Amino acid sequence: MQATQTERENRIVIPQAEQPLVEIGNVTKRVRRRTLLQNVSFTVERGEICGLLGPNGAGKTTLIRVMTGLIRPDSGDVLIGGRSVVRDRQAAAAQFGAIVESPIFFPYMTGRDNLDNLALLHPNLPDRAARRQRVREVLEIVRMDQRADERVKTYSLGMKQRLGIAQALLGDPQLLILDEPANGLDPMGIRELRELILRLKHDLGKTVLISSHLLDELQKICDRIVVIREGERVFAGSREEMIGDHGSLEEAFVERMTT
Ligand SMILES: Nc1ncnc2c1ncn2[C@@H]1O[C@H](COP(=O)(O)OP(=O)(O)OP(=O)(O)O)[C@@H](O)[C@H]1O
Repeated sequence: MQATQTERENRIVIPQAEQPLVEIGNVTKRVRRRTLLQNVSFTVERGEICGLLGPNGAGKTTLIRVMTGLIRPDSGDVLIGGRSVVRDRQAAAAQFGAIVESPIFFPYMTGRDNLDNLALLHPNLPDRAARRQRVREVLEIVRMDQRADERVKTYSLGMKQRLGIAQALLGDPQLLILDEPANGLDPMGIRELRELILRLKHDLGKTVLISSHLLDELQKICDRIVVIREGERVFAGSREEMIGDHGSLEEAFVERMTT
């Protein structure tokens, strides 16, 4: 039997313009008897840069692994662009690109060839010409076009991280999820990363969720802050709300961790 127009429309999840891009609802994750995440909820609006912070072992990577569908929560859900990562991972995955842990590339291949290879995984890049074109675009976005034809083994850590972001951009997702992308970078690398993330927001309208221990950096780029402590969300709000009258994100963070 043919579905009516209304029935067809009802089946399609149409993200509302005002709907947050990321909705994390009561996510709980246990491993054996340990609770790694306990009822974590927060939202991220489109076009925001959201910083995820918390002390070592707080549960940030675990939450990012749940968000990217690498592990399933015991309860709760993550919606990205209205699609459930738990129930409809493929549709949700089309909405985000991620660097979780260090991106892995073949060191003896060039940056461009690595990306060409990874572009094969993207259903929206069906033919070789489309893939090559998109690879050119993402290399330009991350300012790696001049070094794209050199082998990855000759790249600095900062260049590898930028190549990782280029990989995350291949499918032109709305959201980028970056787990500690500044780890191990020198001051120039950190600055280039900061400028890139701000360009992604301002020039391309991307939404970014970034975890980091570099509070000065997060203070410079984030609109929203989420703090996790011992698996629980202890703060979610604007950068200004978080800093309050503490003067800096670092002071505000230390205060929250010690009281
Ligand atoms: N598969 C697992 N089995 C048991 N415990 C785990 C597992 N994965 C993570 N943990 C524990 O869960 C806690 C949270 O880890 P997680 O890596 O999410 O923290 P994090 O906030 O990202 O820390 P860091 O800032 O050090 O990267 C840690 O105590 C970790 O040892």
